[in-house]
Amino acid sequence: MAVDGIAQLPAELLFLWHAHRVEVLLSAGVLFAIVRLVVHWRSRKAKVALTPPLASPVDEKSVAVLPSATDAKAQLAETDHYEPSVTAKKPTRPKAGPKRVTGGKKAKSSPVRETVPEQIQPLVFYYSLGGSTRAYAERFAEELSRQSEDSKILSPETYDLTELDYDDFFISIPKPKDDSKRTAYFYLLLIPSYDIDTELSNFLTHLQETHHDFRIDTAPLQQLAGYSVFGFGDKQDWPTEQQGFCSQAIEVDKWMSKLTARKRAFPIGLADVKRNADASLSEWRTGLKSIMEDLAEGKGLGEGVSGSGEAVESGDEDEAEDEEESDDSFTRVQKKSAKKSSTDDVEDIGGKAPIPVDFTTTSKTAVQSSGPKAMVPKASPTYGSLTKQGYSIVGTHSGVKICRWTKSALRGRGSCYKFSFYGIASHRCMEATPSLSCSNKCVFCWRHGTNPVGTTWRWQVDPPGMIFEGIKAEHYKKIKMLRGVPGVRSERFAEGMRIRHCALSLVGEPIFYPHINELLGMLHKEHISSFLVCNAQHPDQLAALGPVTQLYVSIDASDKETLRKIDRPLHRDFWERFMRCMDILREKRDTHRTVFRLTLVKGFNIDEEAEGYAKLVEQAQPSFVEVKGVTYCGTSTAAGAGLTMQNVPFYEEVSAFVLALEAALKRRGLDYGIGAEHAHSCCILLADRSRYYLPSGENGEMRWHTLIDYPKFFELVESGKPFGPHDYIGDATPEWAAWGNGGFDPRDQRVDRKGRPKAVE
Ligand SMILES: Cc1cc2nc3c(=O)[nH]c(=O)nc-3n(C[C@H](O)[C@H](O)[C@H](O)COP(=O)(O)O)c2cc1C
Ligand code: SF4
Repeated sequence: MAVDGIAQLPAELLFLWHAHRVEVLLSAGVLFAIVRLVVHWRSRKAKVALTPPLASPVDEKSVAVLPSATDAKAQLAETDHYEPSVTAKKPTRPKAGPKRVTGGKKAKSSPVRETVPEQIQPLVFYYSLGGSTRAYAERFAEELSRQSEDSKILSPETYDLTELDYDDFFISIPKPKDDSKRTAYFYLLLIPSYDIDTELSNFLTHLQETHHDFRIDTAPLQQLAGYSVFGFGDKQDWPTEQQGFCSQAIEVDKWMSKLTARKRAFPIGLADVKRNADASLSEWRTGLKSIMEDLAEGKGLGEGVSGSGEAVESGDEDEAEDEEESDDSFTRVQKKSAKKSSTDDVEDIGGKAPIPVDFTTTSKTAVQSSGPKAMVPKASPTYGSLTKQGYSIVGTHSGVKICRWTKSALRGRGSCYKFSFYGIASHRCMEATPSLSCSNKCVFCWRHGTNPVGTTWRWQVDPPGMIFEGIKAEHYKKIKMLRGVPGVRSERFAEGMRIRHCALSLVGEPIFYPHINELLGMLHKEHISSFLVCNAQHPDQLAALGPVTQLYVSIDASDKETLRKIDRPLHRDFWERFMRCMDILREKRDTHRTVFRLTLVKGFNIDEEAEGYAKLVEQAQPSFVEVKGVTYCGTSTAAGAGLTMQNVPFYEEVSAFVLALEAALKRRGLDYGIGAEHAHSCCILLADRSRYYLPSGENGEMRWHTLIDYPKFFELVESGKPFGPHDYIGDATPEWAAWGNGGFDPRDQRVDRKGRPKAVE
């Protein structure tokens, strides 16, 4: 039976095929199609996944999905290219690479909370190829450590930059070893310079890259208490900074300023290893120690002086500087009027300081109550306005302000014309006034609406001792605040901390102050020279004036009508007062070094006026005539008086006027000649040839002698005997200040908008 069944199977299968072949063929076809479709779809997906994005040749690297945004940033720091991936993986430690980065980029606006440190830990970093900087650094650390005994300044730790992992100190700040006290680090970097490739070049690249690295904060070292750089260089082969002197130290200082968000605690020190390195380094160390002590006492670093220019960074700073130091007064005026700056130095306008707001209108209570009141009460708008402009008000009627030339000189960018003419270094000069009030309202005054006016002293009188101590303290405070300003030189900063000159000309009328002679006596006692500027409206006070190193009278016109138009005096008898002052000046010819200060306003007091001025010179016979082009302030008062930028003379016009005046004086038999010039501030000096053109040096060559012998002046004052201006004439005027040479000290550096050296014309 079984054999029969098997024999029938093919026939049955054949029967089944014939009965269902259509269904079978259809099912097979559908199944085949499904399989093909699945295979096709799967192969396409695999292809897409393997194709890298166009133009993005990245490493195939699996990246972990991180649990939080912070972790994601940490991951960002570890990979060059962060993209979220579906492949979950445990985060891995960063591989050892050229640069390890920790921490994410913080928002610029996030303020860093400053805590007052309990102690300061100085870290001394140095680089040395030849070994000399190493020796300096070790000695420096030893001395600092000795100086810091029993103080809140810890013994310094010293590090050789070549043995450091930069990342440990220059991407983030290390954790203090002793956490029990709030310890703040203070970085001190002693850097030589090499114009060849050394490890120092790598260090600089590291600092630069860290600042520019988009993954980290641009200022990751801002938690430092402060930093300062000291450079060693060789002036013999690299004589100036432009020629490479200490170039790498200057670079380090620049990047450190950026990385610390301007925590430069003390100006960069630069020393010539062949000349003054030890002395400069020890001066730098002394300055630093005092700053660290201030920091440990919670006094902070200071933020720059308001009104004296922002403590802006290199790059930006030059632009700001250029705004102020443009070449000719005309450009300066244009820029200033566009900025509507009200913070300029009154020196720019010839020392006149008039004022349209009467003090009595600013405080009702002062008028109502009995007894003399404060000239500038703290609550008055006048006080607010002056302090906003950068003045420090001392007592009730005195003021002091840092002059822009002081800042310029601290940075080695030139002093004002008084350096070229009389040897006054601007960084050692204090600009102050014992009377913020004035009796004129000159059209070109920058202070419109900011200081009180009056014809008589009707206010409370502060004692001279209080004024003297107050102005000095405020001046020093402001100088100290400039120590972090980019480019400030440590040796000039140290010199700036000893006032040598005082210009009593800031704003207001200094001679108005009833105790002016006592105040002058105090200045001289401390060997501070005095330059006093008055407006020729107070003859009695002028007549009673005691010794002054140099006495100025502002001469803004040569006839009554022009004087009324320009100075807009409050006194009705202003011309009589003016004339009396001319006679008093003549009487003082042999006791005081007197100066006429002429401020030229084109269209007002230049044209055809040389003769008129010559007449006044003949009457008063001053030692010198300083001629300066006006700087236009762009106020509505000035505009109301018909003053526009067209009234600002060019230097050539000022020069032409001076030559005309010289000729007019000659015609009157007066022998005045051009003793010096300072083209940069549009100022030329005429001097009495009979008194100041003298034989000089061993060969007795005739030279101008406009400089002042300051030590001799103090000696004469202290002798108590009568003396005259001829007794303290100084050395010959420097050649670079002579007529035709421009008057810019070649040892200083003029810079352009970008901080590049600028040729001195
Ligand atoms: C090859 C070489 C290049 C130098 N380049 C500069 C330079 O560009 N600017 C500079 O002020 N001094 C330069 N110097 C002087 C050194 O900065 C100076 O001698 C310094 O004290 C060296 O310090 P060190 O002995 O610690 O390496 C250079 C010295 C050498 C030997
Ligand atoms: S004399 Fe002194 S106050 Fe006057 S501009 Fe020069 S530095 Fe400034």
